Amino acid sequence: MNDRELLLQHINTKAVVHGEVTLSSGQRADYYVDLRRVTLDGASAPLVGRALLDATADLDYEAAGGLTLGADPVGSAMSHAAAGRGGRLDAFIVRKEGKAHGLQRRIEGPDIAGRRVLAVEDTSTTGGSVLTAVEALRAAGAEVVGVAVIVDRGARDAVTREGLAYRSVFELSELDV
Ligand SMILES: O=P(O)(O)OC[C@H]1O[C@H](OP(=O)(O)OP(=O)(O)O)[C@H](O)[C@@H]1O
Ligand SMILES: O=C(O)c1cc(=O)[nH]c(=O)[nH]1
Repeated sequence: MNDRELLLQHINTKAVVHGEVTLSSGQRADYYVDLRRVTLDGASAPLVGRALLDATADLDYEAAGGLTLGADPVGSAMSHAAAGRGGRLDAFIVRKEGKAHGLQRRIEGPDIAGRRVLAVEDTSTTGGSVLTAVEALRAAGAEVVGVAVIVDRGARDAVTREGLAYRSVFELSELDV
């Protein structure tokens, strides 16, 4: 079984939760994909990193990250996976709001100004969260080459409308939801 096939098994057994939930956008749904149970799982996280590197192999970027919190372990997993393959990829975290003390940075990690970056998410439904990250990255002087998610829950049109490449490891239809 390859990384992608194995990751799908992990998502279906660990992350898919049935039951009524309110989503980030305020929409109601009768299932949830709690990918934190995968991205923070010691056996699954390496698969996440490698599967996302594979899904974005046609894109050229030097750093990956997104809006905290769901995106945080995704960027880190990709960075570790890249190192495991003998490469180099920085990670970053976009705060939901800038902070008023310390260095007052909205984007944490190595500087991304003037660099090619990939905005990532665990899952994207309306695209609102990842596009908030894209806006912050552009304001900080980064060149956003695209968006990548583990599971696409419907954000493809919203992201591509912004002129961004969009890659997802899985479509919702592939999951046991
Ligand atoms: O495409 P969207 O409609 O924006 O929905 C997807 C977002 O929802 C979840 O995060 P959540 O807002 O629950 O916040 P968290 O990462 O801080 O837990 C998920 O991690 C995405 O960031
Ligand atoms: O839209 C969301 O908020 C959302 C959906 C989902 O399946 N998983 C998640 O973490 N967030």
